Amino acid sequence: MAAQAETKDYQELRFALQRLGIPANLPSQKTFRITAVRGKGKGWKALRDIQPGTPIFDEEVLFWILEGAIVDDSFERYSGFSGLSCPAPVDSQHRFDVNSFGMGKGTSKGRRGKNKHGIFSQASRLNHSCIPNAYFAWNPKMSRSGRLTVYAIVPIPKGAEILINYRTFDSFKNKDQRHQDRRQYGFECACPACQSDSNFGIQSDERRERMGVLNDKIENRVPPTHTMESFSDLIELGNLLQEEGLSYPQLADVYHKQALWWKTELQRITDARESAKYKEECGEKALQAARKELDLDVMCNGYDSPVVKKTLEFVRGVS
Ligand SMILES: C[S@@+](CC[C@H](N)C(=O)[O-])C[C@H]1O[C@@H](n2cnc3c(N)ncnc32)[C@H](O)[C@@H]1O
Repeated sequence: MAAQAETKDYQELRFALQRLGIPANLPSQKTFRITAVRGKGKGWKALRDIQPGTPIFDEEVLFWILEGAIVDDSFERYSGFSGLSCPAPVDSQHRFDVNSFGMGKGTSKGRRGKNKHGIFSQASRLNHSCIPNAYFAWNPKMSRSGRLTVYAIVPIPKGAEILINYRTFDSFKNKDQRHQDRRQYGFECACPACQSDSNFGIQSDERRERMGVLNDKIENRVPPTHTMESFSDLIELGNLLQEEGLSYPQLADVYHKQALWWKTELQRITDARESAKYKEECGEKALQAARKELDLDVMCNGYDSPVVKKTLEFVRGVS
């Protein structure tokens, strides 16, 4: 039974890679360089056009700590750390806080479950955008074992800056709130969503506010209701995310919930006298939405990521 599931997952993954047409491994030629970026210190610039889903770079951790541990001066012995930028107040803890990446849960004895954060000397040179074109994935176990990989999530033209979102969970906040929450980084973001004097910037605030309302409605439905309204909320949220240029992880989450909606719909009508055609349609829609989630997961985390493994199980569950 387990072997059958594995074969099915393998086929699903192969189809996803075919659909996406993305390189599974790092390109042989270097795709970026770290250079001075006006007003931002250093940053990453694309050396060639980069297709979405391309693993741009991967890197081993320089060092990591468990959440809550103190970073004192002794860490300055790592030259890859002491050379990193730090806004005022300049000290080791602050330097760590503004340059570190989440690495999932730690498993050291007695401290199981605490989050790990680490320094990656080159990835720490990535600047922020509220509409990023790249995503970083920490891959603890699989083939790119113990490495952080940076993926292009939209087409990145040659010469463009490669940017990640420092705080994806802030995506439904307006520009003032985002700025406030990011103050430890000590910079004013000037991405299209943060420009108060452009149409896009003004609409962005309205869009994000509406997305926040929809997201709260979707998240806080207790008990979760299954109605046409809950379905149209999910569709509207998906459309707004795309208008805003946000794809990962927010859009993947919406596809996941759309798949669940169709699955619930199928269960709801199982005993009812609905047409066989509608039942088939529900099954197909559930699978389509789950595959869209899978495509985004593969594109942004790599085919060998534990995140993808989980989504493959989900796809199997709805098909
Ligand atoms: C993780 S570091 C990124 C690399 C850094 N620019 C450097 O020179 O090493 C974070 C710091 O980069 C700068 N930064 C990041 N994103 C920025 C942006 N969108 N605009 C201006 N500065 C930014 C801020 O000084 C922030 O504290």
